[in-house]
Amino acid sequence: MTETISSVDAIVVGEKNPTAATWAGVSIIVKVTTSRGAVGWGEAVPTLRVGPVVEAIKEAARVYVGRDPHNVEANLREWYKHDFYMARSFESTTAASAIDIASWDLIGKELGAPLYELLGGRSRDKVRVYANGWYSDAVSPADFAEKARKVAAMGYTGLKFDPFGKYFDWIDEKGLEEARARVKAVRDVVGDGVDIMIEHHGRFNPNSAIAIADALSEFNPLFMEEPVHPEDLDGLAKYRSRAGIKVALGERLIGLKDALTYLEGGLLDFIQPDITNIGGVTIARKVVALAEAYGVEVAFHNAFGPIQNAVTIQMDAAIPNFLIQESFYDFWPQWKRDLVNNETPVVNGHYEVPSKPGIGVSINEKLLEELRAAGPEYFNPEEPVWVVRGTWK
Ligand SMILES: O=C(O)C(=O)C[C@H](O)[C@H](O)CO
Ligand SMILES: [Mg+2]
Repeated sequence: MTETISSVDAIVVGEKNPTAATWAGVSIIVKVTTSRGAVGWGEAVPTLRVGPVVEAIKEAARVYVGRDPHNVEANLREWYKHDFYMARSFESTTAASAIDIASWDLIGKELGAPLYELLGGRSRDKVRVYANGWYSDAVSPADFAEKARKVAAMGYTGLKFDPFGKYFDWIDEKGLEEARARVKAVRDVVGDGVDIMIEHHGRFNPNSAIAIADALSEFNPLFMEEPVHPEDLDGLAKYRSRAGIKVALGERLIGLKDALTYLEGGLLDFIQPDITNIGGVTIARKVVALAEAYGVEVAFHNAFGPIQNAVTIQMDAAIPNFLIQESFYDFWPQWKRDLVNNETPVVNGHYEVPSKPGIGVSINEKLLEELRAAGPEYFNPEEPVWVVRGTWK
């Protein structure tokens, strides 16, 4: 009797105090159960869309339930066929991504193999990470420097941060000087042996992004992330022709064709797909191969919860064109680490690659139930949810 998916549950978990997290105060965990009673775990994107994503997971489940979880390619194609209104719906694609991740978890567990073994084996035993989420409430250069010093002392050899305060669309001389002072303060305190990455959150017009590149290039960032608005491909091409500094982007890509657009256009130096919205492991591995063909390194986006983090580490272990891995791990609220029994700690700036079957971690289901949260993510009209808390000043 063929094993089939019998249920897909979207479980929203989060803070009782929604402002406690520096970012992403809730997680959307997806539990896939099969006709054999086996369970696989996935995760979907929570930012700004908890309600619609939960509903999208229910819609996607209507395709997946009854199908064999092993057939990840056929199942994703079947979802694409039914999704109709293009697979460019973010909600629908993150829903399918989460179920896909859980399917790969199931396959790994059934075979007794960690995912990296299904993806080509170990290319590395440890995964170098960079810290994000470490600079909550930092405003002055001294604030950034003090926090950066502590993060470097923890062993991190890469720090990403957004030094742009409340600026959006354009930045003036005052804003450039404020950003420059913050970046200088971090560079001075961490020295040249630690990589710094500048997060723009895709919020500037090309002229401002170019002015920022001119102001910050002396500090030798490893990359400038999302320098211009994500729809502005022409503006990105203009930035690429004028800024002469490496670009990383990809967290908002949905589907393989999105990635191809940026790769064949030479619009980035490093690609940052997010497994929870690019199309799960099934599509992420194709994006990695495409990037490899273009000589582009991969630095997966990884900004939400512990299931996303775990499956990302499994892919990092296997891929040939790995650059560096984003991690909020030490700056999460404790419950996110506890959900996976703290099985993926950052040790001296690296993740050790877990070798447990599937996504490599076990889930604390009792805590999952205790953390069930209802309703939308915390919304602060004075500060966009996508910034690290307390920095929109
Ligand atoms: O992690 C990233 O690169 C993101 O852009 C996601 C978040 O918006 C951010 O960094 C946290 O503020
Ligand atoms: Mg980003």
